[in-house]
Amino acid sequence: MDLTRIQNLSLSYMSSFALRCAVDLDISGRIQAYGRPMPLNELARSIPIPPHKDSMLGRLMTLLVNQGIFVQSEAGYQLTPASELLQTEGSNVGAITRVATDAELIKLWGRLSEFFKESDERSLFEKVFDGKKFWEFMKKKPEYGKLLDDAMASMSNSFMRGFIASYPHIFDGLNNLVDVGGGTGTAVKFIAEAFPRLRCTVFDLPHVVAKALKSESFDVVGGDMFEKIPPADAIFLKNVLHDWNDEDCVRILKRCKEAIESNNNGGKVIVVDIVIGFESNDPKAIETSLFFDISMMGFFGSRERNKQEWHDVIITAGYSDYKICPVQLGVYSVVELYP
Ligand SMILES: C[S@@+](CC[C@H](N)C(=O)[O-])C[C@H]1O[C@@H](n2cnc3c(N)ncnc32)[C@H](O)[C@@H]1O
Ligand SMILES: C/C=C/c1ccc(O)c(OC)c1
Repeated sequence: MDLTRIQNLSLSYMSSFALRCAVDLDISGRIQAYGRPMPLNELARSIPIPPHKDSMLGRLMTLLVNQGIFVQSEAGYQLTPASELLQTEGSNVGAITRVATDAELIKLWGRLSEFFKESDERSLFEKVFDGKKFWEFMKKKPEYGKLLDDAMASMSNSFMRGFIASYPHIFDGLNNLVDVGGGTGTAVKFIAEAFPRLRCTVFDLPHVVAKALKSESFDVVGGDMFEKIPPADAIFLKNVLHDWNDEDCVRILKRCKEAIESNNNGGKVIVVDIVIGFESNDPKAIETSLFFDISMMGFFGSRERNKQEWHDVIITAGYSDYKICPVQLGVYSVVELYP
């Protein structure tokens, strides 16, 4: 029924905040630690919550079961693959939920209609946060910076295993790689460990790399990708270009081209980002891409790009050719750019 559809969409944030509550109460950790189906009263005592709220917790669990986060049998609650991911060692995917439902950051979305009517060029983020751009805000407020870095690191953690398994030959013939906008080094750590002959560097803003993982297996360089990128055979750009409008993307891609050309070893740029229309056949993938597209619009005034939009920025930046690789990983495509 149409009314049900409107009611459902109007209340969809209940899904987000129920998940947020499960993350904060570490419900999947408690079920995992219990080691067998966990009854409600055991779950309630392990948190612990006052007994008069047990039935309320039961109702929260009913919603999460309906959403496929847990399963419920006569004997109690168990994990599903989604809540197992929340529990995978080191993956910390709850960080994604935390940043996405953050009380301060969600202020943006209540002001979207106001934003549409304004004639200036500011992003929704700048409008809501006193003219501060997203990356300035993250620099000035380290607690938010950490929230974001953790969320990005957790996505890399879940993504990189599949990437390396799907593309074991992607770095063949290359001697060194720079992960531009590589955050705290999660992706580069996977690459360096899987390809020990490849000399890897994580490159990001100085205050971000200051928090990078310390490792023997890769180098750390702070700087500004709009100024100069360290020379390399391969440049890796994961979840970076969607943060920037077309003009800025072209600038970044030109700096990348200079960085590989100065090395003169037939290098390439490897972009990992959404290509709208190329998502894997996960039934939620297209909707997830569209959620990210609106997120990028609000945070940065940028976008997720379709095939034609990628073509345009790549060719405008002066690349001679590119290819969208055959395997999609969730919403992400791998695109190779050749100078
Ligand atoms: C969305 S995060 C992606 C992080 C990482 N590539 C990943 O996939 O997890 C974008 C990164 O770009 C970095 N960044 C923003 N402006 C930058 C600049 N001017 N130069 C270098 N890095 C920058 C941010 O600090 C952030 O770590
Ligand atoms: C709440 C999500 C924030 C976010 C910010 C910048 C990004 O590039 C991004 O990529 C997945 C996510």
